[in-house]
Amino acid sequence: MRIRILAAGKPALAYAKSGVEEYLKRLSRYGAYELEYLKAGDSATVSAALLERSAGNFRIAMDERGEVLATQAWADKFASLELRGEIKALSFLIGASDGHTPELRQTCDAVWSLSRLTMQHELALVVLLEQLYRVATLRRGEPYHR
Ligand SMILES: C[S@@+](CC[C@H](N)C(=O)[O-])C[C@H]1O[C@@H](n2cnc3c(N)ncnc32)[C@H](O)[C@@H]1O
Repeated sequence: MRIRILAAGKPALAYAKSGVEEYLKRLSRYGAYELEYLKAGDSATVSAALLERSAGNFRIAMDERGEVLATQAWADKFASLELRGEIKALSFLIGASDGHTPELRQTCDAVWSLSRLTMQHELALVVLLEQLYRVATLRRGEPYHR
């Protein structure tokens, strides 16, 4: 199962650029993780572009209003999605400064939160990548996740 991360706007902040680079490098040992950037813009334009680019995928909107899951629960959800053989790709959708539209949240298959805090979108991208890495190591029984 491919894992796609679709994010509005390339990171401009130095810490986010290096965090993204670091976790993508680590994730490359664990399968097909693809990070794609879309042009940043207003909420309606970005949400429409995110939905268009992720058509046919199992879509997970990343949003502070979503379901807050423990890392083990992420790993369990990944395992059960993989068992449903028809899902070829998961797409995690990160919005721009104004966030997702209500329509995007309703259209997605799931809405997950990284915490109840509202994060700047570049920080949310780094936290998402770190969690994907953590889940990958957990599923392999490696000691990164303790
Ligand atoms: C600055 S936030 C947008 C805040 C905006 N006020 C809203 O209503 O969503 C930009 C993006 O970062 C991501 N994000 C920020 N905090 C998050 C959190 N706690 N959990 C998951 N994603 C988050 C979401 O994808 C969000 O669309």
